Amino acid sequence: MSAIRVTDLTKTFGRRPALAGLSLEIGEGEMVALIGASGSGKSTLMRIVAGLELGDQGSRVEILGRPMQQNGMLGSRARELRREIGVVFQQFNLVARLSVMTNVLTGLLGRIPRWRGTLGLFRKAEKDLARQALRRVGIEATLWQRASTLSGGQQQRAAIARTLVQRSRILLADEPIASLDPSSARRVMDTIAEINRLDGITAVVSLHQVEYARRYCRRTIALRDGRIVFDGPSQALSNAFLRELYGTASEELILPDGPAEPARAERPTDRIAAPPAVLAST
Ligand SMILES: Nc1ncnc2c1ncn2[C@@H]1O[C@H](COP(=O)(O)OP(=O)(O)OP(=O)(O)O)[C@@H](O)[C@H]1O
Repeated sequence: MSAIRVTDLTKTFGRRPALAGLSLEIGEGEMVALIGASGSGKSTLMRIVAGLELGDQGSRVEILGRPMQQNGMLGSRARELRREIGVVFQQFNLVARLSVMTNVLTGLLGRIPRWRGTLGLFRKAEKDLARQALRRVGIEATLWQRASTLSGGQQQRAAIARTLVQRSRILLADEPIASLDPSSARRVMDTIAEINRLDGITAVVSLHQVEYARRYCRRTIALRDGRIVFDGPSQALSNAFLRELYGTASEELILPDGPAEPARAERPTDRIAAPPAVLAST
């Protein structure tokens, strides 16, 4: 079954199409990079897939085989489906004044009675779950710290821990490493890759720099002006090919000191078969 199926997705803000008739399918357990220059539509696509925004008439989004939205309206089971999707944004979206523990426990809010969530009445088993999730992402020691005292990379990992507590089957990470230094960025990508590999959680990660896509994701979907211009093995994305796809805008996708050609992927145990390359006409 596909985790995400998007068909003829169009989204227009005012007169300008942010997404222009885009279709894609992502299988359960895949880890896919979404790349594209600024304004190419990555965040809009992520928000629509997460059910946080509506596509236009004629668009359809299915999550785990069930309709999340169609023709600009949410499906009847959208609320339930949203629970299956954990979202991590560039700007961490933690509540700064609350403890890391409480932030992670908010991942349970869709799954427990509203009154308990509102009053912050979490059970011991739930707190144990949050602690376990923080251990998984390597920051258990920060449990009782205020979220605002964490580094950017730690905050991002706390946001990932929250999606683990939520028990979502799909993780959408929208530029999760854009504000981080290279070593924190690697740690966050390692964490996402690990939960993808060990828990089978489908991960879609939007990235500004193709180097991380080559390194962590077998498959990359590249957007330009709201259309898919490449969908295939990340290893095919050499710098020369990126220049072909994006022209001068390719500069923002290439690390200045990165290699010109893709290095071998670092994930020897990746069990997801690479999809066939599809080059859309540009
Ligand atoms: N709420 C909105 N209102 C109006 N226009 C919007 C809105 N959200 C996005 N857009 C426009 O849609 C297009 C795609 O934006 P989007 O944020 O999805 O791109 P992106 O690839 O995520 O860019 P970046 O890498 O800079 O975050 C842009 O032209 C943007 O200005």
